Amino acid sequence: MSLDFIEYPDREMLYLSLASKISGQLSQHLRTNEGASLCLPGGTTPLQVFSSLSGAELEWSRVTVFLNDERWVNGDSERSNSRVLRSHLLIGKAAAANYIDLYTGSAEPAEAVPALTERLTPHLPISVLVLGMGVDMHTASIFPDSSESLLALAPDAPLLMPITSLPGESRITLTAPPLNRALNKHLLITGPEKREALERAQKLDPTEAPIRAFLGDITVHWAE
Ligand SMILES: O=C(O)[C@H](O)[C@@H](O)[C@H](O)[C@H](O)COP(=O)(O)O
Repeated sequence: MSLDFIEYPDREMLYLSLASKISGQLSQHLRTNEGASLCLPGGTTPLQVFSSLSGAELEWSRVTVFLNDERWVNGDSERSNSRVLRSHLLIGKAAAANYIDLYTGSAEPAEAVPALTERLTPHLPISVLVLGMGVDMHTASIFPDSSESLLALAPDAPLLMPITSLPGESRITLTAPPLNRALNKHLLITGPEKREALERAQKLDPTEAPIRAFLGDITVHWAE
């Protein structure tokens, strides 16, 4: 189990370098495989990585993109992770990618699980995974101290889990096993608070600090 921590001189450098790392790993994968999959975080931190990646010279039509997790809201909502992905990544060259939207429009995320499982399974293992993290040490929609998270962290967890116990909207998340089986894993964090949170997480149990469950063979990309 190894954690590689890269500290960048500034955020701009981080976003550009990570985008170029991701596109390099995807094109490497495409050299010997028919297709590649790219699984990306929601939230606000990755916006510029998405923008920079959208112009990458890649055979995007052979790349399948999906999010780590999604909030159960319409695609035009301010809270939609897909909205950000559509406006920042799936434009320019990357518009040719095959995008699997985790939000299906069904009333509850549980109803979407069987069909989504069928659509995502052919794209596993994930070729390139980027995770984000909150200052509370959650990642994807796996939050500290919740019974749903305990299930999502289990070694035999299903591919997807609805998350309905958080305040606000329901969510859907990929669980720990498929995320951890990714061939290339990255964690994108910025700012001193998240760096401290990551250090704290390394001494805690994954139920208290879910990111802890993902720290094997991962590259952490950080800038102030
Ligand atoms: O839907 C979500 O909320 C995310 O996928 C989540 O896991 C995110 O990566 C972190 O909350 C960090 O979010 P920020 O980048 O906004 O800090």
